[in-house]
Amino acid sequence: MTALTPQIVAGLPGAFRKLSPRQMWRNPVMFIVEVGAALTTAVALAQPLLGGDAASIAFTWAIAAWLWLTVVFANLAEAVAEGRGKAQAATLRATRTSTLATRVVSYDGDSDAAASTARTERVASAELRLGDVVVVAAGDLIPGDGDVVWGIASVDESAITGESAPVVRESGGDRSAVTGGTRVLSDRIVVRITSKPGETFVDRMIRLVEGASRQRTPNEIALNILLASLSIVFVIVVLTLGPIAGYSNATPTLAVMIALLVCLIPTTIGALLSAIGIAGMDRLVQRNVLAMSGRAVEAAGDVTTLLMDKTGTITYGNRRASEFLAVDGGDPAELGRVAALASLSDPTPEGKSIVDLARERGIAVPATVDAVVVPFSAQTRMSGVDFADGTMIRKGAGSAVRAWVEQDGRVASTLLAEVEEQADRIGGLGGTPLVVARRSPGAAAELLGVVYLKDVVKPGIAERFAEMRAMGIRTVMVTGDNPLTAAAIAKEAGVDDFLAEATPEQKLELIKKEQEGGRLVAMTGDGTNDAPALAQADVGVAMNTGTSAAKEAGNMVDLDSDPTKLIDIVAIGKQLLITRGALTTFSIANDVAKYFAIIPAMFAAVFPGLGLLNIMQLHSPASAILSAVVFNALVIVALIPLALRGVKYRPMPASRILTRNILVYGLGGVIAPFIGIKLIDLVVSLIPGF
Ligand SMILES: Nc1ncnc2c1ncn2[C@@H]1O[C@H](COP(=O)(O)OP(=O)(O)OP(=O)(O)O)[C@@H](O)[C@H]1O
Ligand SMILES: [K+]
Ligand SMILES: [Mg+2]
Repeated sequence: MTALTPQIVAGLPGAFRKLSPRQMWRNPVMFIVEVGAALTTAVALAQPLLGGDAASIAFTWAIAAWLWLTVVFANLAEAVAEGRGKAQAATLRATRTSTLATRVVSYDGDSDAAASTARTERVASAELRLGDVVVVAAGDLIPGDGDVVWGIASVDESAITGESAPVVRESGGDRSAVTGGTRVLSDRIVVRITSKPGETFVDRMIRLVEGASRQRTPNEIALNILLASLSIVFVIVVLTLGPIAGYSNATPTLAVMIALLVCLIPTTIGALLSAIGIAGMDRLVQRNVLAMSGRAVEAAGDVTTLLMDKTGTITYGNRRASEFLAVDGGDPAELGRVAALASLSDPTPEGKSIVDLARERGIAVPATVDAVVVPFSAQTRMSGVDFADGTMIRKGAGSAVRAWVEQDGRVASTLLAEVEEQADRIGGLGGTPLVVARRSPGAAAELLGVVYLKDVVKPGIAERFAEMRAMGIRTVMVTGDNPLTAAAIAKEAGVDDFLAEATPEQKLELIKKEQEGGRLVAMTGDGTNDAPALAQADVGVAMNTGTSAAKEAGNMVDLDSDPTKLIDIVAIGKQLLITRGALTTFSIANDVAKYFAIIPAMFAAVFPGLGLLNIMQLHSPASAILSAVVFNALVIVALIPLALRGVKYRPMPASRILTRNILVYGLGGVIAPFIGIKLIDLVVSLIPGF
């Protein structure tokens, strides 16, 4: 509570500003309270003119004051929740400072030479348009969001991620996206701008943490409608109480009827609902996750299946060539030379690492190759070059290259078996085998051997998957890699299931299949070919290191690019749903209890039979009513910390959480008013006139 005090003080002006009926209207329950407060104030003002006695005027003013406070407290909860993002927004704004960009006027090719001779001009970063190409050198701020189209650089992204260690951004692979406002530390890159001015990642982040772009989720809207309907029922109940009591010449005053109504409608949850949602988003931001929609946060709480990429998600993702394994008694150096030739124009990390390994081994590799490049694609799972003389080289997944050489029909089956054996051995170790083959005109297709690509499973990942299992979430690894490699990594990482040799279409199909029957699916990924799946998933978490396409397609971005963050995301989603459920239970239980607490006190004089129910022995009807209104208002303040912090979540089955919360918040909600109102009544009874 003490830590909250400055935030509450800071939120007060906002709480009063929110009193404007134009804003209150969005929250039907609190709007009813505000109308009630206004009516009671009018009555209090009119009473002296109508000859009311001093005691009843004081009573009406007291009710009016506490009704206004009830509304202010509700607004305060929202203002405090919103205020938490403001400081972060200010930090982010600082990164948006305008900088000069070096825009390329004419740029042809993607070579080093082209990049250094390109004609450029200096423009303000705000003038950059979608598709512009800029050169960013060491020490420069990156002027806008984009994809690296040439070069490699280390980048300081601490302005956005808060992480001080520089990260590597390079063209070609899945680590090509750069964010405006971050700084290049070394080298030089050419970047194609992918965002419109005013719609950059940082702009979106600012709107998000400020809560400006927050839209109410379907669940929230549904709950609001339910609460509004309940309130209308109580309006009718209270209106009918008047005539009933009227028979006995004890018609309650308007102030009493309004007080009763406010006590009975679900003001607690009505006041805190929006703050709970904002606080949930905020908790994600604190964990360096940006949720682009509140709906995604809620969905995270109900996720039953998690699909993950292998490379870059479960493993570190820089698959590097570590060995050239020639077959048929061939020379590993020749295999290395051919593999490197096929990789000279392959911008993927895998391709670059093959050239690096060949050079490391002292194999002569030319600087460029004069051939038609066949780029890698996730569909073909191969890449290579076609020379003018008809010679073709391919490297790629075993099944793909095998199909390619078999078009020729003259490959010895013993050789196929030998390659397969090597590939299986590598796969068994969790590595990725790349098979290298050549076809020359007039000669039989040759299988040269296998390149061993090594990748490392991120440490601690198995423990986190075990945690997910405890939460009831099934983990499935999807990879373009072969089944043996997939099985080895799946075992090491401890996932529940895996899909190997998956094309982007199959990833999408798998998600759709999992979603049948209303199951919610989360997916984490980083690559451009993950984009359709990220878009289809209910929760699509893109890694910040990934491509712009992936970040656009998902509905969350993890700034730390840590796929196991999904555990936190799910926990925060669950916590949001549990908190909302718990406070709704508490609110309604509370209102029911108030009914029994104050109705007998109010009508005991009129219907002596009700005296039996007057177990609380409240001081007087006036004191009972005022105490109930005061309690109703104070309960909101008392629960603000819980709404912001969230109900504690421990991984356990949903049914147990439900029973536990109904017990704690339902029973607690029933008991609290009896104690609270009694205590307040003791204080109120000391005031003369009550
Ligand atoms: N540069 C490349 N050239 C040729 N073949 C490649 C290249 N990179 C990968 N491959 C082959 O294509 C297969 C699929 O690779 P890809 O990177 O598309 O997998 P993915 O679908 O992204 O799966 P993952 O979940 O492992 O990231 C790899 O297993 C490998 O055999
Ligand atoms: K209430
Ligand atoms: Mg991939």
